[in-house]
Amino acid sequence: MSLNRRGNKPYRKEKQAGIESFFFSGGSLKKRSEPLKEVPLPISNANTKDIFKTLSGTSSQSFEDNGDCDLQEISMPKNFRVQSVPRPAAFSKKVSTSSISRQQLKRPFDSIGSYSSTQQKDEEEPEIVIVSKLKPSLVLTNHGTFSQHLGSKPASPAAEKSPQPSFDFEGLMSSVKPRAPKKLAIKYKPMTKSSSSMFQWSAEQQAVIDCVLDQDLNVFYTGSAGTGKSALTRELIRQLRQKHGESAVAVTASTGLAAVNIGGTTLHKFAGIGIGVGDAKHLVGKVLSNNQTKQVWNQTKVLIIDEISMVDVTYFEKLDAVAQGVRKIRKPFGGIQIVLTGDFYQLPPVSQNTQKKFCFQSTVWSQLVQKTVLLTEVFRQQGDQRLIHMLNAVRVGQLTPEIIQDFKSLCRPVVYEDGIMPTELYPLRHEVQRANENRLRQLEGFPRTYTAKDMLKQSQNPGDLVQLDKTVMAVKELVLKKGAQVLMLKNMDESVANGSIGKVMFFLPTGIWDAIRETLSEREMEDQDILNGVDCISAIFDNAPEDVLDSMWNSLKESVRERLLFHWSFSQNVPKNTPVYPVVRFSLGSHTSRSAFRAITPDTFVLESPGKTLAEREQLPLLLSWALSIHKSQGQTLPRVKVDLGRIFEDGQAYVALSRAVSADTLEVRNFDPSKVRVSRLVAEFYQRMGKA
Ligand SMILES: Nc1ncnc2c1ncn2[C@@H]1O[C@H](COP(=O)(O)OP(=O)(O)OP(=O)(O)O)[C@@H](O)[C@H]1O
Repeated sequence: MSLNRRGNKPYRKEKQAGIESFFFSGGSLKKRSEPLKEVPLPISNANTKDIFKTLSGTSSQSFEDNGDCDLQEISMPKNFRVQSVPRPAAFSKKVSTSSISRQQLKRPFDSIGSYSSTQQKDEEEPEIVIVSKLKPSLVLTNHGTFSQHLGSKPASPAAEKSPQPSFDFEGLMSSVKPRAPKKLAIKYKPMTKSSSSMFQWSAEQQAVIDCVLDQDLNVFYTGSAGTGKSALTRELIRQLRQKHGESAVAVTASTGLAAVNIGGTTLHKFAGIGIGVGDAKHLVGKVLSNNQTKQVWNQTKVLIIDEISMVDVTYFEKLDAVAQGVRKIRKPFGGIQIVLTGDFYQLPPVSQNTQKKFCFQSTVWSQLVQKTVLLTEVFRQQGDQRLIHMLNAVRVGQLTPEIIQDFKSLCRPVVYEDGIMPTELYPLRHEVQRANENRLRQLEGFPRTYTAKDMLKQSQNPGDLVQLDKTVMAVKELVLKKGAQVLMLKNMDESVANGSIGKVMFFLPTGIWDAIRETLSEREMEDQDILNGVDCISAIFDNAPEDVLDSMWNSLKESVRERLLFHWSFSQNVPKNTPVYPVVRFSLGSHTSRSAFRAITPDTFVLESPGKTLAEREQLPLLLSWALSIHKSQGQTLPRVKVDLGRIFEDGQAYVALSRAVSADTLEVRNFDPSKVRVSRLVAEFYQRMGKA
């Protein structure tokens, strides 16, 4: 092989199997006007599949170049560096220039560029260029061999400049081990909503913070739906942990869903007494016989209980007895500072006890609670005073003819221009399931089933898997189709968070999706022609017949074909068994037509008890969201909601359902009937006493 003027090896001229097909399967590319210099590159037999493996993230090891190639910088927008290896004249360039997010920066590869020829001569072999995001000096090409330092930390800038020993590309590829989907998933960062900078706390909220943090009181704070109880709880957790340390603050809620909402565990798991079967003496013995639970009770300085309205009075009294018995301190809850929150006008405990049911009926309550704070400022429906007024009337069961009329006037279809339908709320689980299945069935297209992976972690008890299934929101089997409406269950970034709703647009391997996103701006993604183009690419993964694919492709606008040619061609060579994930278009609110596209990969849902993870579920953090049960909706804010009150059976249920809405414009109410608005007399009296206190 001849050496070029620098004494390095020149480009390899022979064709490599499988490479050209992904450049020349359709459309045409423009010629590059200026001549390009020839530069040296090592040689490899890498084929498309190998490159795809790397691109799709089956490896996240860092790669480094061998310092042997001459890189020409093409463009450098903020946070983004596109470098490419020049090719001989008559080759054109397609390199993405879109800016990238911080999150994407974590991925191993930055951008894809390709050179391709309009004349398909052997020596004008097309080239793919993948630029490392972590290491801007790295360019991986189908012509190139690069060095790899498995598991090594990213090199310092100085190290990047210095030559590295060369490395065999095939060796590199063969050592890339497929990884579990979890590892491929974007790591969702916890939302910072609980951080003090997020909100200007109201005077009422601040009063709670002062009572808990400065005065160390046992506090119960309550208020109607949307008064910021959960937001405030998250802030208290943050500050209490700073004050006492993580392990001294027990964060619990009466239901699994409410616990997830504040990043805690269920009260049952914390307490270590199961559902509380047996008398107090027996339960104390049970805790004392388990070192871990005993330690948890002893190290807890503050116990937070959210959704206190659903804690049964008997259980509450047993908790107090256990705390005193285990800690051997004759004070309410053994001297632990208690922070209780919830709204008794919302869902009550599931209780057999007809005499006494709510924990405020207990003498323990009156001995324990030193300060009650009523939050009155409603944030959820801020800006819709009329709806706040109507909801307050439902909460206390005092409906006037005008209010009834106002609710009846909400019985009309609400049309959303972006096609995302409102979440439907039903009292009964089977109504929910039926509604979701019906909607899914109506969609054309190929159903894709995502089955959760459940694992016992620090537990030997198979019952914990049953508990996991009951507790976490992610379902065991998630069936999706293009067009399915979904609810996001995790906080992903500033735009897409737990509770965001969206629509499944495509199913794609994450690598292909990342490559597409780096080529297209947010605005371009809103363009229907572009969406048709991406849909065409995704049809490859639906195993659409070739003639169908070709006619779909040819029916696209030429500009779209040019824009997506690389991805289209590349996708055709992707192994058929490559996992695909839904790409969801999330609405950024009902008052804007803007949306955010995200590929959703599996995440982890855990069942915890104090200090340990009992079991884990790996599943896509999505739920079909045309319909939800009212019980599941408690604690959620739903930007668009349709409520069917036909089969309401519980006190507070109508109120919980209606109060998920953020405005009357986005609330549709079916079967409103004043008799469905049920309020517990005991609760009404409790709040009356509170008002007089
Ligand atoms: N001080 C504040 N300023 C602005 N927005 C706030 C404030 N406190 C809470 N919010 C917002 O108000 C909405 C409702 O808050 P949150 O869900 O905490 O209410 P809640 O009282 O727990 O409701 P529910 O009883 O229905 O569970 C959320 O979107 C929350 O982010």
